[in-house]
Amino acid sequence: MSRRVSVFPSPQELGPALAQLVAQRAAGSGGRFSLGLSGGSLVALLARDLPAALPGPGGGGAEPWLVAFCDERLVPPGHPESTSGAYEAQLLPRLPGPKPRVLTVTPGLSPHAAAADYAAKLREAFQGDGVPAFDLLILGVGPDGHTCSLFPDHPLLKEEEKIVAAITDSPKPPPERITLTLPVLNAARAVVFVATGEGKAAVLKRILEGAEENPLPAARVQPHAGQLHWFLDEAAAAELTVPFEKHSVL
Ligand SMILES: O=C1O[C@H](COP(=O)(O)O)[C@@H](O)[C@H](O)[C@H]1O
Repeated sequence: MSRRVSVFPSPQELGPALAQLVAQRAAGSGGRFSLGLSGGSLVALLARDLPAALPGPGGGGAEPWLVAFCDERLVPPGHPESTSGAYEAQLLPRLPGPKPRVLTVTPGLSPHAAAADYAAKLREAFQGDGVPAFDLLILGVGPDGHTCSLFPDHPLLKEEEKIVAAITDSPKPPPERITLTLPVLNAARAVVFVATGEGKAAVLKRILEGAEENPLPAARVQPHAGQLHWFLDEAAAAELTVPFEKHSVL
């Protein structure tokens, strides 16, 4: 696994660079492009910068894309906390050209049924993969080191069989969620973490420089055969002493 850390002055420079990376990966996939999206602050970043980075309607847009969600908060349709709802409101209608295939979580199911149902959708979409291998996963990280809905010290960190798991005691509301598991995160061809703001600085030092006995969830993401790329702004990178690539212009 190769790891890169790129640091941008602010989210204003980071967003277009992230969008370029997504567009390049999609163009280079040579066919279907499978993309896993996280929620939280990432939604607005992608909504602002991704549409302009993609070829216009004549260029095929995002048609050959398969979009799935790295985690989903189990809330009623239309609820502001819904990750797919946020993407449907902010990003998906703004993508140029034909729309991608989007795998959403079936509403109204119990957490365990929703996880099993979403796992079945992924298995159908990734036939032939023992574990679904996404072309690109874009992950966030919380100030506690969580990623997707995998939280520090939670038993789900030990999950080895399921590709999607339910959580009913998320320490960050809402409590009921489903999440991709570490085997899926580590089977991806490429993983990009995005973290901005001073509130992430301390945890990023632990994740990127610590060698902890019980690593934080985000530190456990180390794609077996893929690339790992961290996109940070200067505020989030403030405590790092490891070498990183500093980007100053768009
Ligand atoms: O709850 C969640 O938090 C993480 C991090 O979100 P951020 O707003 O701090 O960037 C996010 O990646 C995850 O998808 C979400 O469910």
